[in-house]
Amino acid sequence: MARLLLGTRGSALARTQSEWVANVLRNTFADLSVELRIITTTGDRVLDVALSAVGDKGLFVKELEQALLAGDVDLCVHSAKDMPTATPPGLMLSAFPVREDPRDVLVVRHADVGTDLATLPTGARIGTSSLRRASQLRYHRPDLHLNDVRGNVDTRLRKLASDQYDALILAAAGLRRLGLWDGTPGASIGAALVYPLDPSVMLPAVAQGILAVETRTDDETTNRLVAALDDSAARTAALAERAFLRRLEGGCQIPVAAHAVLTEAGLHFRGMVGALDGSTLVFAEQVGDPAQPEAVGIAVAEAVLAQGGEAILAAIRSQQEAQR
Ligand SMILES: NCc1[nH]cc(CCC(=O)O)c1CC(=O)O
Repeated sequence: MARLLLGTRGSALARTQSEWVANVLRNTFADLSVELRIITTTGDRVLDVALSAVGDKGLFVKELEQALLAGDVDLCVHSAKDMPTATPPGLMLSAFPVREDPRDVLVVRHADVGTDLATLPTGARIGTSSLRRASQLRYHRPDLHLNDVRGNVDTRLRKLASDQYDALILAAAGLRRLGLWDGTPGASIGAALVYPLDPSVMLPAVAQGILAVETRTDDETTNRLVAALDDSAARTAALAERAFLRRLEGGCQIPVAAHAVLTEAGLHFRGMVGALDGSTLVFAEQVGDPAQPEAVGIAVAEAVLAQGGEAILAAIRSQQEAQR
């Protein structure tokens, strides 16, 4: 009987996602045993600093990849949006399971706070640590007070309940996977209420709602098994959105967002780069060939750069350089 060791972070969300993947494998292969191994990452340890200040996305990933390369585990399950766009030599993203709701949600502290960005009270205090969310919030509502919020989903909701914020912006996928939200607009979590944000108002993070299963490239046995998890629509979106990000980032923390959807007409891709202060958001949109997802992502990235994205990125680079 084959046995797989699955490496995961220890947060409730990471364990829930990993348990879901393990169960799909167990249900697909009757005599397969899948066991979880919890691995603590730097991102889990450094909780007192803004994420954008501690370093790059690798924070939640590096220790998992080391365990994989060392042969301590056979596969790792990540939130694809936390993954750097470069995968280390010897490793591959071997499966992208079916996508959960890609949207962000507004979680308000109580019913009087509002139901969307437009109805939030003047000067409301919003918890978010994401440059992408901050840029789009500032564009729509320059009056809002944005405050950093770190920690896992439970911690963030506790800080909201204790009146440190009037509202949070969170990923719908995290709440759905944790069983905290059923997708109904206005559903409650304790006294708090959850309202989905339309992607036209808050374009999601690259690969938001998608899981990435990572394995060793040469591990044919595991790769054959995890292929059963792959969803072609999720894979197409993940490859397109990650190619978009790869073309733009250049080692900088930037407000960037993207959403790719398969439609009858083709792969509909919308991408954005925003100024840190929300003064400008540059969007581009294309319908491309779903068989060439990375080409679609790159083409939209180039359109964003040409239409003002390049100037935004240059300003961010010189600002971040000055801080070093
Ligand atoms: N940044 C942390 C993170 N990484 C993945 C998710 C949610 C699940 C997902 O997007 O797949 C979250 C929480 C959040 O942004 O609210």
